[in-house]
Amino acid sequence: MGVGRRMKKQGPPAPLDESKITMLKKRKAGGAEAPPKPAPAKRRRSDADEAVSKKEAPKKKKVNGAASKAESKEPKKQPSVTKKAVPVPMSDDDEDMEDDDDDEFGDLDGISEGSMDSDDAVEGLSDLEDDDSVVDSDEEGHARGAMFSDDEDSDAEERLTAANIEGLSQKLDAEQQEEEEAAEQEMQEAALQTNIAAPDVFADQTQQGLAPDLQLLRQRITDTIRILGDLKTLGLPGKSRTDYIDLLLDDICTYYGYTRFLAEKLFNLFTPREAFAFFEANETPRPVVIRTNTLRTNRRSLAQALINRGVVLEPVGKWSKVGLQVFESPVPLGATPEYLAGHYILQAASSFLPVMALAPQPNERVLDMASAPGGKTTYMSALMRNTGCVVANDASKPRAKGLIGNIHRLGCKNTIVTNMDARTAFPKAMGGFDRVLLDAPCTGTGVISKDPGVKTSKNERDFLAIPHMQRQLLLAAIDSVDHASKTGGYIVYSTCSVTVEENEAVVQYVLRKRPNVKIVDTGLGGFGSPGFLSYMGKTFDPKMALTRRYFPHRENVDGFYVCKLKKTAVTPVAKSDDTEPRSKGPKKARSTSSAASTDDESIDKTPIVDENGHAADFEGGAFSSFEDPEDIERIARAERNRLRRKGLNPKGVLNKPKKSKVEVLEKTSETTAPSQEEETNAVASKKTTNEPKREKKTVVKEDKKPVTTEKEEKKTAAKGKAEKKDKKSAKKASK
Ligand SMILES: C[S@@+](CC[C@H](N)C(=O)[O-])C[C@H]1O[C@@H](n2cnc3c(N)ncnc32)[C@H](O)[C@@H]1O
Repeated sequence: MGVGRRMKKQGPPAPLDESKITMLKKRKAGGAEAPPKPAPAKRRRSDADEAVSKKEAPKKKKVNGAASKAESKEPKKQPSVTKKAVPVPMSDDDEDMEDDDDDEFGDLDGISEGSMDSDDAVEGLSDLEDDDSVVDSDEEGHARGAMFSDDEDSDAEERLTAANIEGLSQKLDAEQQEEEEAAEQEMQEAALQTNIAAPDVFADQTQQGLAPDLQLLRQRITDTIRILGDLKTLGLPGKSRTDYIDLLLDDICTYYGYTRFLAEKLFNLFTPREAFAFFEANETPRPVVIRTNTLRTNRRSLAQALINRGVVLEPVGKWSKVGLQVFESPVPLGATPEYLAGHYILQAASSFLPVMALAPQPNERVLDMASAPGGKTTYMSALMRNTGCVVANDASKPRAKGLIGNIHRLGCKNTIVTNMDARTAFPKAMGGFDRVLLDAPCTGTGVISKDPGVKTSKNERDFLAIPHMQRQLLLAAIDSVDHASKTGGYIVYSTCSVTVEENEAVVQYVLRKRPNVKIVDTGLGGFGSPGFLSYMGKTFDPKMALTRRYFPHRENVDGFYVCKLKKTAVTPVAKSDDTEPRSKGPKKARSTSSAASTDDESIDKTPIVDENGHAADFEGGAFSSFEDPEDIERIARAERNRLRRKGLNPKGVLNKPKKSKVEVLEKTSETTAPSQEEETNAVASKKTTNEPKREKKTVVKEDKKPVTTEKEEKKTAAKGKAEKKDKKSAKKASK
């Protein structure tokens, strides 16, 4: 099923170790690689392809770690190996398994699913694929030497993580630098050989109407990057940096198949050279990784069972006790007896990371706000050894079904599944959690290799509406945590997107709205890169450097972002003019004194001053709320475009008399709740049309005049009172 599909789509990936991370650079330096096809579309392999790949499998095995070891001893003796009994699923409370669990706590396991693919695929959850905001990431890095050594489960190895990752990261940095220097030197030599300062990259721009010659295009991309690296010396007179960047972006769009809008957005995150490496990496799939389900087995037994089936694999690295990188498999990974028995789950390496950062403890109460298809939920459940309680929520019913399937298959018995819009449901329905994971719906710019559709499907509007939803969700996540939790009080925010709007800007926003949280170290060591401290003239909280970014071209994992927050106090009571997440009046989910404190939680819109008193500097501009005139105009423009796309005249629709709008609302209120997408779409239109916020609650009398309900009147009176109160306290304060 899904997994099988995925395996067939790619050959054996290079190991995830250090050498792998420098692979791209080597390629670049070597320059001998055939240019990748532009914007490769997802395609299914034909049966013939599959047959060929199966035939090739044995050859490839010899190259790989675990299997190659086995083969070197007994080449071609697979049959005798397969006589071994397939491991029977262990009971959930098997003590051995729990021992293995221990390993995980200290470790940096690894994968994070920015998106949710791998496992979705395995599960054959095709019905879930309609949600294009979800993405998985794969990953892995690892030291080949450390196969399944006898002391694999030893304490020493358990505790390795942060330190090891840091060491590995430094090593990688050094190697990367070396590679860059070599590449630079090679470029300079190439320039010398051609005996020209630089080619005139503008010369051949006029081949109108002809299909682009990809090889020439690629050459021009590298030439332009080289010129941009030393514009003074290599640039043509009369041509500015902007001219070259313009040309480069055009070429990138043609070569890789991005819209100009997205290419520019991603390009701006890097230097031109690194941007090229990023776009290149998006053309290559990340390694296939599976996570051992320690509720049912341990990694050693699982590896042995799969090796016996001819699967070529090895541990993803010392940072994880549960991850296995699969190089080749003669059987679909989503249909092995081990898979069906819940011994493993296909999970991108990057998707381990948020769970490792959250580090849920046994007996805690944990919320996974956007959890389907459950890669992270089930990992949390395993880390908690099936104790305590994991509330796994997802707004999508079809996706929630897949989530339930995974929870059952993996034997998670401490998990409750809910199907609610987390923006409004938490902490109203439940609050007071020890930890909350928000693996937010996102644009998926970190997982383009899995979903090339992102290259053309994401537009300006998505980058307004999705971050808006992410902000609402993160505020709700914060309000759902018990700051007084003895063991926790943490929130982890993650996305499988690399844009600043969806990551640092969202975190910055909540820091401003919630002075009662602070950024803390993720515990993921030096693995990954620090979050941005500034971007496009905006400055972020200095602690933003503690958040982690992961990139396909740097760590060979899906693009991912992880931020860990600690809640230090109850959220201040909202002011009367609050319009944000409907999270007032949370109900107690359990009757502990600490949970009771959440009763007072609601949205606070007072300007936030952080520990350093920098608040005012952090907010504003493109990353502040949507109340700025600039944003409002952009939203309005997006709305007009949306209507035009639907074939409607924006002027006609937006200027419609209110009366008819009320009628429409009346009608729609009879239908079921809006879909998630509709709600997202509504963000822009609400702002544009300045509809009264509670218009949906109006009723239409026979004369069609909207009349407020009794409830509404009470609320208005309460609002008036609260406003008076605010004014009084403001006066007091000014005195
Ligand atoms: C990135 S995916 C989560 C992947 C999941 N954490 C995992 O590891 O398997 C984002 C999920 O958010 C869900 N979602 C989107 N909007 C939501 C909302 N308002 N409330 C709750 N879930 C939402 C989507 O249905 C999607 O399943």
